[in-house]
Amino acid sequence: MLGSINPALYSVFFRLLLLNMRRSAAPSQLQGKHLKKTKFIPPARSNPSPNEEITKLNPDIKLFEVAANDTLLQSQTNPRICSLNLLPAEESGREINHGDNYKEKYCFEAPAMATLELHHTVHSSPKEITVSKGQEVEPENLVKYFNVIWRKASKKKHKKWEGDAVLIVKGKSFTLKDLEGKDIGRGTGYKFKDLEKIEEGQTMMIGGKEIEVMDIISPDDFSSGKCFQLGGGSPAISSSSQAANRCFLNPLKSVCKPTSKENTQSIFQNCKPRHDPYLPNSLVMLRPDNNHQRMFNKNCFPVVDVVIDPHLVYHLRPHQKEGIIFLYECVMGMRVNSRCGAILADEMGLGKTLQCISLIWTLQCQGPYGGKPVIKKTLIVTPGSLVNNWKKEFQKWLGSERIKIYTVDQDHKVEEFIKSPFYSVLIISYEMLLRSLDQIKHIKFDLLICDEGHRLKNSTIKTTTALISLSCEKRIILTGTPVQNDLQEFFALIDFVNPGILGSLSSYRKIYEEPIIISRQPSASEEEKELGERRAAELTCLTGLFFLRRTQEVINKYLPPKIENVVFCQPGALQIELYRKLLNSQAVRFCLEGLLENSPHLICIGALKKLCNHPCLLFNSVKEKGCSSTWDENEEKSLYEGLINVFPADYNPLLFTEKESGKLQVLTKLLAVIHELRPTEKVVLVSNYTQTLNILQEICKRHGYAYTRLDGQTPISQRQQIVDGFNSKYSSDFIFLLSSKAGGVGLNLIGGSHLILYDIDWNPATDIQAMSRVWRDGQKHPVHIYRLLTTGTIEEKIYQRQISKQGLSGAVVDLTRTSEYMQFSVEELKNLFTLNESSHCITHDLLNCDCTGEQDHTGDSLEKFPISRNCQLGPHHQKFNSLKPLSMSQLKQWQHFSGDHLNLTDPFLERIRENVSFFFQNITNQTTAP
Ligand SMILES: Nc1ncnc2c1ncn2[C@@H]1O[C@H](COP(=O)(O)OP(=O)(O)OP(=O)(O)O)[C@@H](O)[C@H]1O
Ligand SMILES: [Mg+2]
Repeated sequence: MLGSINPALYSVFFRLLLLNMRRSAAPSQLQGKHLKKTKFIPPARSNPSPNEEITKLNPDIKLFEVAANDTLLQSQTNPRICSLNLLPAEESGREINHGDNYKEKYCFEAPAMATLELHHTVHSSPKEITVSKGQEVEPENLVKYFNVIWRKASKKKHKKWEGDAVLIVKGKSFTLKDLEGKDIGRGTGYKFKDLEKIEEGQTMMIGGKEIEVMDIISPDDFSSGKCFQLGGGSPAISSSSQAANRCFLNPLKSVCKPTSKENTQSIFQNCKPRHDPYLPNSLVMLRPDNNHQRMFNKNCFPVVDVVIDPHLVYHLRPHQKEGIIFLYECVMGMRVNSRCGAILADEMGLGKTLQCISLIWTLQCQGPYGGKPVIKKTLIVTPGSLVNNWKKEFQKWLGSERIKIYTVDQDHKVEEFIKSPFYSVLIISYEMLLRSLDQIKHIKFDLLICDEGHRLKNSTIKTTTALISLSCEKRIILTGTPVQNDLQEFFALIDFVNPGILGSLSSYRKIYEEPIIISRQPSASEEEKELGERRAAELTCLTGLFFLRRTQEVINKYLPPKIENVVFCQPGALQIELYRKLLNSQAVRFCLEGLLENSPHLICIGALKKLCNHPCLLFNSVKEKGCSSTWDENEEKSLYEGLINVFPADYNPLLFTEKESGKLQVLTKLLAVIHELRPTEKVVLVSNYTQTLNILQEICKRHGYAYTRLDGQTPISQRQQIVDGFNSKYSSDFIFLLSSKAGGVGLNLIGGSHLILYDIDWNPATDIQAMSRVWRDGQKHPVHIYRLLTTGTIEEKIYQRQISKQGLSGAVVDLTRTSEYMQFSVEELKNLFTLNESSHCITHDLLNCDCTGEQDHTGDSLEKFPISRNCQLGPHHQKFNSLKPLSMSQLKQWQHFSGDHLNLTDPFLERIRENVSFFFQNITNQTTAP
């Protein structure tokens, strides 16, 4: 198997292995289960013989020591190369299918090793370093970096190494940094000649510490920060040592002796792969390399091919095959040594569920060592509304006989799962998990999957600490929401799946976050920019081994056309009058003077948003507050003052009319035209507010539309039933009323082919999540999406914020962020609290487009407007965000026209134009749509 590896590489591997072993000499590194297993081998020169002298520095030299870090350093082994993963040579010349594009994407070839110029000379005796007399010419630009291990100077017989460090030698000075990037020693005035000669293996006293030089760090590895990553994050490296070869076996042909006679029989029986790896379409997992076998095949079981069930492979899309290979390698610890975590961050609708189901089914029945299954029990934690969706997906892909699933709800307690030997998969909501944590902790789960796992971005919240407390090592986070936008949150997710891989939070901040953020400041120097870019690239490279994100484009070809519309609705007369009154209130005036204590601006914003949805909602608030004892709350009092007089004297909110709200008028017309032109198609109607959903529900009743509804009040046990009912072709429901906050994530609502977003959220991610519910695998009809905005009002401004640079920067793309966390300058508030009555569309005005909206028009070419993106990991991840919020420049590329445009070809838009001042439209996968 190793015969195909280049001999030069072979020797580098060997050295690397030795080096990694020697690194383990620092006892501080031996934290964590996996590392405890590593055999302790003292460093080559760590204990000099009594007659060997350690090089000492001249005491006359003035040294200054930075506070020595006495605490143990992070446990880490050396990743050093983060893109190395060698495939074993194929057996018997027969091609095994590792998935489309597999080699191209996942196999990193030898050149990855090129940067690893190891200086491996080991000296037999320490060298004497003499002191500079101050006459030397110091070549300023000569800087050298070394990996060292260090300990405090001591006369004790049995001294312990404290940990790894990085020694930086520049001319006549040195700095010693611990692996958190902190200075632990510094000195100057040395003899240049001596510092220049520091070599691997050398032991010396420096800055009050004894160090042993392990190897030289290339400037590249230093600037990228690689040299600080001793997080056990080393890629799974094929080793050529004898020890490693000991257990390597030809798959299907055992040469090792199994432990007992009985065992022999059963192991040999299992020695055949469960499915034929040589069939043309079979999907075969990577065989473990020698290093893996050495670590995980202690009993020397024969190696057996792990082959995905052909029944599943038949259905898998190419990206899903690759995803399964990726997940398999991650959880098997084949990608990063001793780390079994993964983040699958595919965009929404790419079938993350199916990929996980395939993985679970495979690992539960098969394994590479003697065919022994890798896992017995799996825990899936998911938002409440998706618990039954998971169960349903298991049934969809595997039927109900192959695998037994247990879902926890009010009536089905965890105890039953514990008692029954039948179930292998437990599905539970995050809320239930917290309630049942004590029982769950006592179950041995081999695989943990956290669906919609972006919620674990904060390591201090209860859910995260609860999950961290589970001992399961194989952890997968699934998320469709971008997670690289905030470097600290990114750390929390990475650290959850692969604990400690990026070191401690403080070292991560020093080594990655700070340089990256500094490099993005406009004032950053060239040097800072370069360092930040290198560190970002390194972080991407390191985490890229177990982080996978594919964009929606990979499934576009399986999906019908999508017609997206942004519809600017003219506000009604009552709305305009009330709007003006609100803007003239004392509360708004105070906000504009910057008096923002107690956040009165949030109350003002809330009132304006309600008004945009329907004046009756505002009426209810005014009345409610009027009767409540807290009415003396100044802000609200001053906001609503005199407002009641604007409503007709006999105003009854229960008898609200459609005319009173521009959006409601457009909505009712839209529903009517869909019902008329597409009688068999259905509509998903989304709002962020329960009260608004009540109004929309009333509209359904008034017009005789059959509807169903899912909001925060819907019991979890009923949610899937409601979804299934709507998706069924036999259902008579025309409308699905959905609260985006309650049920936006993860739901499949492919029964609907029209989706109307009745109101807008500050957070583009909420809206994107909602819009992704219908345009997904299984959708048969062209999908129409309508986003309704009230022209000239706060809704347009929120939309602009979503698509402007400001909305795109910072950590906005995050489902858990709400307006309470948002900062507004007085200048922004001024803009928010303005009603623009004269324009058809202020969003269009902002685009600087030269059209008048009288003809359909698309703006300048995209190249002129580079799309900016907020991913803090920079350009390396840019390509990963196709479902990112739209940007201004992209919007300009959409077809756009004013409501009085003469030749509207879209029959749906044609019918609502009377109440619409402006449209933007974009068609994806265009065939004959609309
Ligand atoms: N290969 C496939 N063939 C047909 N349908 C598929 C395939 N893969 C997935 N699907 C279907 O696509 C839909 C979306 O899949 P899934 O819910 O797993 O998406 P997701 O990636 O989890 O998205 P989200 O981030 O929104 O939760 C489901 O109805 C699923 O059954
Ligand atoms: Mg999902």
